[in-house]
Amino acid sequence: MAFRSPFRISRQLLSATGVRSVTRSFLGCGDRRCGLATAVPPVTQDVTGSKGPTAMVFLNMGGPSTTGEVEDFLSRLFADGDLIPLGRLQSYIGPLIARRRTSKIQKQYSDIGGGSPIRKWSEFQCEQMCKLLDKMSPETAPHKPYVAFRYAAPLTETMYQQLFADGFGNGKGGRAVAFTQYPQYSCSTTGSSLNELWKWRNRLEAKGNGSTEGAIQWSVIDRWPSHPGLVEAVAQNVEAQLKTYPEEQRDKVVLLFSAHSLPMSVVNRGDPYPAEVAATVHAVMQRLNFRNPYRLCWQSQVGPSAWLGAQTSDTVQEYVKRGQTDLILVPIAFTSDHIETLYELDLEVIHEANSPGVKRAESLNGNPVFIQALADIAHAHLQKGEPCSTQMTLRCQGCRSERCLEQKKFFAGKELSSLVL
Ligand SMILES: C=CC1=C(C)c2cc3[nH]c(cc4nc(cc5[nH]c(cc1n2)c(C)c5CCC(=O)O)C(CCC(=O)O)=C4C)c(C)c3C=C
Ligand code: FES
Ligand SMILES: [Fe+2]
Repeated sequence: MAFRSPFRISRQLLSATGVRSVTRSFLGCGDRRCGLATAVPPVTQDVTGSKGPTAMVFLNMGGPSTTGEVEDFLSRLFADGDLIPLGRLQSYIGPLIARRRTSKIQKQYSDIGGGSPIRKWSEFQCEQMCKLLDKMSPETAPHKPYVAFRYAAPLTETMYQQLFADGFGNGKGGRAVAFTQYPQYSCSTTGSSLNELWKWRNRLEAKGNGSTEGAIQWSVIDRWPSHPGLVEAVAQNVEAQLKTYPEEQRDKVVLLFSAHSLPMSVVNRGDPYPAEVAATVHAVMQRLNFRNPYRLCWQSQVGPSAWLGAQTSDTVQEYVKRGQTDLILVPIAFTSDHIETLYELDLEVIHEANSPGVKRAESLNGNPVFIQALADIAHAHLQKGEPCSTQMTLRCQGCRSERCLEQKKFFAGKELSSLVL
């Protein structure tokens, strides 16, 4: 089975909720939006009336660009209590697990060409999207591209310093949009990136007296699971792969949508990700007129605790065993290639199926339909002028994290209802 963990953490450790004593906002200012609601002058006043420049910041997990970066990447990943809660000992246990796992994961990156392509694709997608936005939304132009990764370069802190260097914040104000590149929201992914952004914003922009005058005005695109442009881009990739089968077989090909799994502890805490992934799948199938039978399955579980299934590798094996040898795997929760597609799906699942009818739809990568979709999503957000989606203001029913609470208060910029608290 793919990705069985060699490390041994107790179930208790893995399921520990951890992170209960995280500090509250460093600001201590009375204004919950900490300056977001105050009118701040833009970075440069434009005589044409543009409200720009606007910083467009892509948030994602990142990946090691070379095998030499794998240990640092894994250390940050296992140190993240929003992803893998290990309690008070997180900062000791995390790096230990990372070190033990490094050589196995290095080998996987070396088998896919020596590193993760996520930085290359993220920078390309963001630059292209900004070019489109400059034409679509001259009133907020120029749009400047930035990438902030959670576990690899460029890290959130680096991106923030770059914003300062480019004339945003530091007393000069300016507008920045945090645009998650996870189409479906999970507190372990987008939530973690927002917590990190909130942390650095407080560290770098809060003055000693609690004043945040001239700080960057942030808004968030926090999810876009069923945006028609995303749906269209995925559907076109499925159609392209379907065309490689003889016409008379085509409608019988089973579509297996595959998303990164979540520990059941996270699902049961109330994480929105499984429902949003299902929404994407349904929208893609609707666009494809439900011509093919399909299933959603889950990949890449790590460690000994219970994860959401059915697992992708088991699903492929079982169908092939039963004679269903025409299958298209469709990555549905990540917008570029990474080890989960290039290694786990291509080199493990498809290779082990040993059947020429088992194939994979392309990842979105530099697909122009997808990049137009990103621009459409960003344009709608800029026009709407809302700080984040209404959905982001609701915490998971099982959430006990002060960090989540404070982060949501900051980005939503309004009092949350007592139901949420
Ligand atoms: C939507 C995508 C992802 C979700 C949700 C997600 C949750 C999640 N992941 C882990 C643990 C690990 N993930 C690792 C790598 C990894 N994860 C995703 C995406 C999601 N993770 C990607 C794209 C990658 C690969 C990055 C790349 O190739 O560029 C790893 C590291 C690899 C390994 O050691 O196996 C771990 C660990 C948890 C615990 C979790 C939900 C709580
Ligand atoms: S864990 Fe989901 S809001 Fe905190
Ligand atoms: Fe993951």
